[in-house]
Amino acid sequence: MTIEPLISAADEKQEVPGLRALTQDWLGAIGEDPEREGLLKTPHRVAKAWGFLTAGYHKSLQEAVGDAVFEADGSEMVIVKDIEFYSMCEHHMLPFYGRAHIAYIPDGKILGLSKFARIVDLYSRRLQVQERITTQVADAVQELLAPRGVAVMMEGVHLCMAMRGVQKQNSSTSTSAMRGLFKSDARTRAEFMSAVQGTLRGR
Ligand SMILES: Nc1nc2c(ncn2[C@@H]2O[C@H](COP(=O)(O)OP(=O)(O)OP(=O)(O)O)[C@@H](O)[C@H]2O)c(=O)[nH]1
Ligand SMILES: [Zn+2]
Repeated sequence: MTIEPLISAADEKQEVPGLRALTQDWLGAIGEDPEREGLLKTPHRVAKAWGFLTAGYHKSLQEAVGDAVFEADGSEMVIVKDIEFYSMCEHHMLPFYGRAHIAYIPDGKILGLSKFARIVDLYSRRLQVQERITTQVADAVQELLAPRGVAVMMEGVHLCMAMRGVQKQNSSTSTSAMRGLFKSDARTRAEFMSAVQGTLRGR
């Protein structure tokens, strides 16, 4: 079957090549009629949505942060809290989402605050497990700033555990990655943990 182009050139930038045809097959496989009115544009929408949801594959860390690494004095802890993230689990390709908290102790270099959110998006917009995003974010901050320490904590709700499988609606998962002083010094780690404590569900 031929698939007519339904999109403008501007939209095409985001569309995953080949995903329209696969989505049509998918719709057929689950017993749907891809030709019915409500589904006609769905393959296009899905290809575009997945372009966005997996944009992290096509961006480098350098592109995500640009030139926003600055020289600065001071070695006090910086904490950016409650950065929301949305990702897709690599086991079921279902969403998981929540908040990320990032702290670091500078050693001559600081990062533009918005870039922490950009780093979280860079690694979330892929097929992932929460542990790997957490580690990748910590390693990225370490690589960019070579700070005295980095801490990342993520709290996530996994729809593959809620809407199918074990069907646990109220569970959330916390993952953390500690580098430098946050790993070696219990007080530094405790300061971070108390600043970000509380769960997604409990606030
Ligand atoms: N560690 C980790 N596990 C995850 C994450 N997202 C989903 N999972 C788990 O991946 C596992 C895959 O388990 P399998 O037994 O291979 O798959 P399944 O038969 O669909 O498992 P159930 O979900 O228990 O029905 C499940 O336990 C999921 O809860 C994640 O971010 N981190
Ligand atoms: Zn899953």
